[in-house]
Amino acid sequence: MHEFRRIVSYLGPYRRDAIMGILLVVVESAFEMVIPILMADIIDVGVAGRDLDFIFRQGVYMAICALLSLITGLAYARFAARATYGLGARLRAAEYERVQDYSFANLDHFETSSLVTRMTTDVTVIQNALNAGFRPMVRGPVMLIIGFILAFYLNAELALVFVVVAPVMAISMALIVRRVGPLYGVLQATVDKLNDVVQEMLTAVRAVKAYVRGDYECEQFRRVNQGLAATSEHTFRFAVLNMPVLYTSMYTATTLIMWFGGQMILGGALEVGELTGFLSYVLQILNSLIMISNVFLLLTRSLASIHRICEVLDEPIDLASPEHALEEVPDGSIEFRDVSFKYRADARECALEHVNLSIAAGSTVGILGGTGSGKTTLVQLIPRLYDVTEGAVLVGGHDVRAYDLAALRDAVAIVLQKNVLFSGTVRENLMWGDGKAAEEELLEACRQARVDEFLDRLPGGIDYDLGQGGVNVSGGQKQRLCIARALLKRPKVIIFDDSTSAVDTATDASIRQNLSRLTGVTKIIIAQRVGSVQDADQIVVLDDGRVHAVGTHGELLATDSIYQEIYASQTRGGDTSAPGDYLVSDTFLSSAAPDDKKVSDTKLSPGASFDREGGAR
Ligand SMILES: Nc1ncnc2c1ncn2[C@@H]1O[C@H](COP(=O)(O)OP(=O)(O)OP(=O)(O)O)[C@@H](O)[C@H]1O
Repeated sequence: MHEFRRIVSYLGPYRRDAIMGILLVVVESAFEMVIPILMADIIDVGVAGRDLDFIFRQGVYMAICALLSLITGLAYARFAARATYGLGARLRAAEYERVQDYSFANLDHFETSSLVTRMTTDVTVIQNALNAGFRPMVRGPVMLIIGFILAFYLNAELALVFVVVAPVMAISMALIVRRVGPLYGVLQATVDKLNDVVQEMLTAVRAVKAYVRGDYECEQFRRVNQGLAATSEHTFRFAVLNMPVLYTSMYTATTLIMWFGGQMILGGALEVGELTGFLSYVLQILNSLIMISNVFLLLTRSLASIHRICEVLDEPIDLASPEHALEEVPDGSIEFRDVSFKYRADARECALEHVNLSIAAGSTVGILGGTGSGKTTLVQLIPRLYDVTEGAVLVGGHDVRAYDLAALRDAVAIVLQKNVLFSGTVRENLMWGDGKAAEEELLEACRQARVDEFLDRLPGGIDYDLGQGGVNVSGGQKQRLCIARALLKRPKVIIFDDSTSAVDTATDASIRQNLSRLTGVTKIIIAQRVGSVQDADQIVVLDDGRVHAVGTHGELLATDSIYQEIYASQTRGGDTSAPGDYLVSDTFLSSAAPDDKKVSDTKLSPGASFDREGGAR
């Protein structure tokens, strides 16, 4: 109930429409309920007394009541539609805005497909429930109360029939709702599963085709689809029981009233018109009970959706700007002070342990390490995508938690491992970096990230439509566009998380050469290829969440076993791109070159690779 009230609180400006809708249904029902009384009078007074004037007058009153009931009914429909669709729109917007405030840790709590379902299907379920249930929700109780009052007013003795029938009916209905309620929860979860499968398949449809997994996916779908059909059948088998219960009660009540009413007419205690009017109320009261039971079933179904939406809205945001936050990052210096980090408080292992690092403003730092060694985790702490579990990360001499989040993230640009472009043109995507960038600035960023190499080949150039998620460009082109976008932010720190992995080695080197000209910007490069980082001022080797070694290319080649193994594996065996790396890097690298030669002569295991468990192997 608390969650229901919470959802209703999102009506906002549509509250007025909802109230108007309720009032109009009350008025509509009241007009409708007066008609049987007028009818009873026509029969008992007008027809019995052959009073044509009276019949005509009552007829006009009946027509007015019917007309007013129709008009209020129509007006209600307009207000109710505005209120329910308005509420739906506001709920979607509230969820969407809330998700914008989520930290990466918050996002880890939800599947992307689940968030999509919660913003679409779940809102639609609530919207449909309210749309279909709004009128009966108000009309049912109103008609029930007025019906009872007028039935007692017409004939209190006959109305006693209700006193017997109504409780039997109410108890039966309560039992059905109690049984069906939890089943609706299960049904909603099954719908969710089906949505998840469909969404995942559609998102990854290219991979499904590439791996010829169509049959497997169809089987998956068939399984959840049949599960949904079975759950629906099970749920509705109980839900439809309300109809026999209601109709049995209705006909029992009608039969009893006809029987007792007939006896009373024969005994002269009741008029024919009174009985006709009374029977109308019987039908209206029983109809209102049908309405109320249906509304209960509808609302029970939407409770699961309400709960899921509240989960999104009430997810506590664990990252926020502090009060009196610093608005300016003075420079691009970075320091990790005894940093440990866990993705979840209850996780057994730390993703980073006791990391101490000092990076001077304007310097270039390479980060190497095996899969899962913590490279991405480390750099994500700099723009405060996650908060440290222990220790502190300092940027520009201040703890990142002291900055305004937007100011910090404007100063620290990160090109994520999973590059994402958005629907729209190249220009629109680039302007994410700087919404006010002039044409020349956009083109300069394109030159630095070597987007210029393919930009002219795109139809329309900078105004080429990239399609959803950048499907119209290659992986390497996408990476270069993401780099250009980050450069446009003119950050003080720029982080490349393996962001040139799909770029050929010559272009990679050319991009690095361009970046090396950016003065005053701290550059952090996570890479798999030694060639991508060997010109860095310092290289950090990570192993299993710990800093294994820090030094220049030359120092590490001389002293660090893991670095030697990676280097050897890439120059001798596995990585065919290595010769290109060294050719290009020799042209603009300084101190590393002599060491390169020295070490490439040393005997290191060919094809050595690097993994999380054992470092180099
Ligand atoms: N969102 C997450 N939730 C929980 N654990 C995570 C999450 N992201 C990463 N991890 C775990 O943290 C550890 C470090 O991961 P991280 O992505 O930092 O490694 P990495 O060195 O960047 O690997 P790669 O080279 O494959 O990108 C891994 O064990 C990984 O499984």
